Amino acid sequence: MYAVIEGIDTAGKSTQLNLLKSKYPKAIFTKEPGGTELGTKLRVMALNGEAKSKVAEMFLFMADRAEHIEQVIKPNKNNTIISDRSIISGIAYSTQLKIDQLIELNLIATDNTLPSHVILLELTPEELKYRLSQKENDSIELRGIDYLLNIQNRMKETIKKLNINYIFIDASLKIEEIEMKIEEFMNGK
Ligand SMILES: Nc1ncnc2c1ncn2[C@@H]1O[C@H](COP(=O)(O)OP(=O)(O)O)[C@@H](O)[C@H]1O
Ligand SMILES: Cc1cn([C@H]2C[C@H](O)[C@@H](COP(=O)(O)OP(=O)(O)O)O2)c(=O)[nH]c1=O
Repeated sequence: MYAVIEGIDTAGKSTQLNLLKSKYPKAIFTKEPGGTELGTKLRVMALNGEAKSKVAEMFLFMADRAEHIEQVIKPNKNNTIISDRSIISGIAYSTQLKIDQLIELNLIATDNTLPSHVILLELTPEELKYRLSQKENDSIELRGIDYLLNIQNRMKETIKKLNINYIFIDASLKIEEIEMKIEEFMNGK
């Protein structure tokens, strides 16, 4: 199983991943960007806003993704892999290009490997506003609420277009309710 937790910033991905870690002690927990040695360097460059060109920034994330697939996902294809973000974020956050074009590019990066389970935590505008007000924001999060809601829509569109097995969960539910829905989905219920 290659399961991924997706959602815009503050959707609750880390919270749920921490719970999954105790439930799946043998699973491989990984993330994009930054799941490999090269990826940790690319992550710093991408998140510090070092690239002046949006296209350059996209390729930093895509280089991270290619390395991650090769080094982490493919060698563990017979294990349970649970990843914080994936190709879905890659496509959704690259707002300068069309989704269909991005699917082609990203499938090159992943050598056509796709997640088997996508869990999308979906925020309402009100909840997003509240959660962003509670934290210090990095350069991507500082782009604002409308920007992030557009990304969230692009995530949903991408998931549907890729025709992957998915669940959309209301991120404003209680932490334990979300946890239960994720467990049911991963167990195929
Ligand atoms: N279901 C929830 N209800 C209310 N607050 C939540 C919920 N899940 C997470 N949070 C809070 O929202 C903030 C962002 O959560 P986090 O797990 O760090 O999100 P992400 O990893 O997606 O950025 C944290 O302060 C966290 O405690
Ligand atoms: C995977 C990916 C993430 N991102 C963005 C989403 C996030 O704002 C940021 C890094 O995600 P994340 O690791 O979730 O950041 P944090 O742990 O600080 O919450 O990079 C892209 O712009 N493109 C991508 O391809």
